[in-house]
Amino acid sequence: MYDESYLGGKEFLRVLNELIGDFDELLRYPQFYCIEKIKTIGSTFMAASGLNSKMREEQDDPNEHLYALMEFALAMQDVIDNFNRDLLEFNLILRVGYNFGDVTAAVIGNTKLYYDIWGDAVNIASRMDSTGVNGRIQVGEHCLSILEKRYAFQKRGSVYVKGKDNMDVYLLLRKNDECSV
Ligand SMILES: Nc1ncnc2c1ncn2[C@@H]1O[C@H](COP(=O)(O)OP(=O)(O)OP(=O)(O)O)[C@@H](O)[C@H]1O
Repeated sequence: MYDESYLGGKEFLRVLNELIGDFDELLRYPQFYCIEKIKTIGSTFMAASGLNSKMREEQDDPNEHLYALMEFALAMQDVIDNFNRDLLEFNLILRVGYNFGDVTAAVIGNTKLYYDIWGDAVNIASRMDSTGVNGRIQVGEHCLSILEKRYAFQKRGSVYVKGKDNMDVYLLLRKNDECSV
């Protein structure tokens, strides 16, 4: 990207803040109501979808929140593309790790409350990101059973995931034709 310590880190913070602000804005769109921003970790934006079981029950398709999360990742990519187009000196790169599964969600702490999510599914999502490919969205094989209905993937191979040994992983190629508008 560029030097994070330039101008004592101020410039990095300004750009990151603008970018995260744009990602936050996306969450106001009705199609992303099921998505929660959990937190930012360094320059990582962590979001989860379908945490509200009542909202999930009201969906036409029980997996709609999983598709919404993939759409959110694609919308984030558009934000990055626009950013790079508008500010020619930048060439920001987004790397996305995607996963789904059961999570434990809770507010933790007594006086300093903090909402977070935990579980194997969260760890794997994090690993899909950390072992991922710049500019691409990486998912584990088990995600295909649901996502392939709307998206096409290319097999990347197998990556070592701590606690899981090797996992077969796939990179998003495109949306399936019948779903593209
Ligand atoms: N709620 C969360 N918020 C932020 N990061 C998370 C969360 N849950 C899991 N992770 C991240 O997912 C990754 C995988 O977790 P895992 O339990 O497999 O390994 P770990 O022993 O914590 O690994 P590490 O050596 O990377 O700290 C970790 O880097 C962890 O920080």
